Amino acid sequence: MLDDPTRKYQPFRPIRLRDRRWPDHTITRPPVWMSTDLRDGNQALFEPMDVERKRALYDCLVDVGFREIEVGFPSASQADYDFVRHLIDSDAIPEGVWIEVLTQARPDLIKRTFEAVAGAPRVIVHVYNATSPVFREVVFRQSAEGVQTMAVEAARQIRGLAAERPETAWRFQYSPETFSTTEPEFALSVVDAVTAVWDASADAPVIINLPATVEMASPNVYADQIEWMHRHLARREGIVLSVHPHNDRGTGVAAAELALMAGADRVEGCLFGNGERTGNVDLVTLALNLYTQGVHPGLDFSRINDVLRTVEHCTEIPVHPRHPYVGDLVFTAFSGSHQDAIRKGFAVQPEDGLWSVPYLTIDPRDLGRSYESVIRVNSQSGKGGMAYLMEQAYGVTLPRRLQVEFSRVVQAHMDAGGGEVAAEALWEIFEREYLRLESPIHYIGHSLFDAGGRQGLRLRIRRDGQVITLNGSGNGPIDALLDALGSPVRVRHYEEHSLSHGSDAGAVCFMELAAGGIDGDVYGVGMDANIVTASVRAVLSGVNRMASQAPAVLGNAASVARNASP
Ligand SMILES: CC(=O)SCCNC(=O)CCNC(=O)[C@H](O)C(C)(C)COP(=O)(O)OP(=O)(O)OC[C@H]1O[C@@H](n2cnc3c(N)ncnc32)[C@H](O)[C@@H]1OP(=O)(O)O
Ligand SMILES: CC(C)C(=O)C(=O)O
Repeated sequence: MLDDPTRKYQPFRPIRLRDRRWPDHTITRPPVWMSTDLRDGNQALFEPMDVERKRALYDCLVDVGFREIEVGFPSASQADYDFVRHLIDSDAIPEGVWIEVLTQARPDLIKRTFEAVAGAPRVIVHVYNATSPVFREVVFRQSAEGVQTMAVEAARQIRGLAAERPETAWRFQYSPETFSTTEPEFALSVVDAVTAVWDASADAPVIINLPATVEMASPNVYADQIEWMHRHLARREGIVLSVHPHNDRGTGVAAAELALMAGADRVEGCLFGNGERTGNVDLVTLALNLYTQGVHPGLDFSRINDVLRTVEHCTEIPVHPRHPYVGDLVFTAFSGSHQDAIRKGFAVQPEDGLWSVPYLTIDPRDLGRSYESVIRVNSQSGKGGMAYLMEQAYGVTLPRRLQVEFSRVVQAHMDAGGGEVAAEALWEIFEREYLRLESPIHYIGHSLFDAGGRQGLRLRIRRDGQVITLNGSGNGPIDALLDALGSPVRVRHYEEHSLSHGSDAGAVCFMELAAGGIDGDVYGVGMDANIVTASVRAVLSGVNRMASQAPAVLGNAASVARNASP
């Protein structure tokens, strides 16, 4: 890079609009949407779409609710011509849908364009020529008047050809390509001349599309340009004012939003921002940005993953995992404090109330996405995320202090080289730590009996390969179990709940235990169809976890010989 970039790059000179009004406006209704996926999107692919892929994307666009779809540049290639014919000949243009076709402002290409759309029910003919100084001087080698004449003559030709074909409903569209780098007065002059030829009026409006063919300035500059045109156009009431932002500076969506605030009525773009170079403006993001402000966009993305799959299949370009609303990771939190807030937000989110889950601008379910991937656990995660996964995937609600204890176990696993821990892996760690820990004491079974008005319990365990039977009595089964074990452990807290899903076991029991020689409390967990068995297992799980630090907790089970069954 240059030490002094001014030697190579000049700042964009913005339009002078001191009394701009757009900053005070908000967008309260959706624009008219025009998808150019099959034209601007298609012309930006390694390999342009074949008829099968174009048709799949076209059907998807119709399903989503687009009513204006630019289906190609039929004078440019036989493939585009054939696709337009395919739509018309196979009667694939539903009521209310307008196909749009692009042509340069050249007589032969305009003629061929009309041949391509013969017999179509509704067509928008879109003609363009570039208007900026560099195009006038370098590409067309024409004066400003010459370039304006090119547009006007094309407009005349289009009007004449359409009049000869009354069986089709026509709309006309003109784009001064490179509008955003054209002097505003000249762009206005060309557009006014074109709309005069087409006799644009409120009863017979035409579309004037003002592209940022290459995004060269910040979005506020584009908004000023659009507002200036909006306020100066001679036949504004006869114009559907359209914008066509590209995304060279990464601000295409912002440019479109500010342009709508500045007076635009219509937006052209592509799904997920496909298109030339860095893409056309992303219509999905724009539409869903509106939705999250309570404005229905008039496009339906309730099955956004299906739309994504179709677009990826047709364009053969993968959509980034962080792409707004649709990327694999955009509803995923790895970091602990985010997970904690999301989990708490979900817990209090009313089914039909205003959406207020922290960190999520939209309810993933509105887009047909699930909550499954919202919280994922790695080394950045805390107890909340793990607890959420255990609850969602296995129906196990961990008590708060167990969350803290278990998160240390999981953290140790990750520090030992683990990356992301999926729900299944988390469960595996949980099982290994709490449920399958059968050493030193291996539980075989127990039975309850009446011990002279107290609860009696007979416990059968295996210890070092020997089966041992221990008897005890108490106020209840746990008391009787501890008596049978002769263990000095104390039960600090005890919780049990039934499992809603994720396991065949009916209940899970969490036993918070304490014992001399052990720093702090230790959890044991038991699961079983029977709630007493679950609690017996929970005590033994905790005792086993404490045994290496404080062998005394094994009580009578510490000595095999004394208690071994015959
Ligand atoms: C910003 C955009 O996305 S605009 C759309 C771009 N899309 C496409 O170009 C689609 C594919 N294009 C094509 O197949 C071809 O370019 C065609 C068929 C349109 C034209 O092909 P050709 O006649 O061979 O010309 P070529 O491809 O070299 O394009 C350059 C010519 O187009 C002219 N041109 C460019 N834009 C326009 C316009 N809007 N109106 C009139 N002429 C134009 C140039 O002045 C140049 O003419 P010249 O050869 O007399 O100097
Ligand atoms: C033809 C026009 C609208 C275009 O695609 C552009 O300027 O990017």
